[in-house]
Amino acid sequence: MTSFTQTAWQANLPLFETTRDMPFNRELAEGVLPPEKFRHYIIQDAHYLEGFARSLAFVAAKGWDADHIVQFAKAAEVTIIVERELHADYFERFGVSPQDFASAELSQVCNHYVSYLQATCAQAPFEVGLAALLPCFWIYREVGRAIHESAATNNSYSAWIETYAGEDFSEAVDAVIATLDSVAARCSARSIERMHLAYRRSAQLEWMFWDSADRLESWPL
Ligand SMILES: Cc1ncc(CN)c(N)n1
Repeated sequence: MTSFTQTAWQANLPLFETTRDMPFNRELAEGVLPPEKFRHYIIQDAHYLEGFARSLAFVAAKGWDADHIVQFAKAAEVTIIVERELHADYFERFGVSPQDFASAELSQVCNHYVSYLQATCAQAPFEVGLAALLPCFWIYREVGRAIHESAATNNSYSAWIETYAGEDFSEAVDAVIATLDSVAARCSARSIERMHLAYRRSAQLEWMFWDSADRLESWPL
């Protein structure tokens, strides 16, 4: 029988391919992404990661056993520590002061994505929250790997690329996939349906997040 994660991946493959091939990611690989677009992205992403880590903490609290609690509480901690370090480095290089960051409002898409993840992880059952979180891990790894394969040398975005194409991140992704499949094997058909919807919504929001940085999205009013 095909696992939940393989079914979800195949069902959303065209969406992933569109995400992987979008101009923002192609230009990032070539090292020609305009700095103002990466600056927009990294500020929004730092805001996003706080909401993502809170969502992981909600899921940790709902874990079915002690191993789940440890896995997702640890993932929340690693997200904050590792990815914050990456952001701090880019903030310095792109001239983002603590005040710039604190005063930057969440973009429409970032606000939507963070609200969606937090609401789902806080209010929906464990397995549905977990399915909503998987694209945040898996799509980043696959986009990171694709970019890594075609990346230009002397690329100013290489620290970002190395983080998401790297072994440590990949191990965390594999662990989430394994947990989700073992959880899905014990879920009802109704839960599996909700999990697929949650996975797809996050996969859509991943595309929208990069797209919003590409458009330097701001609030109309
Ligand atoms: C929007 C987004 N999604 C996922 C990741 C990877 N944790 C990220 N840094 N940013």
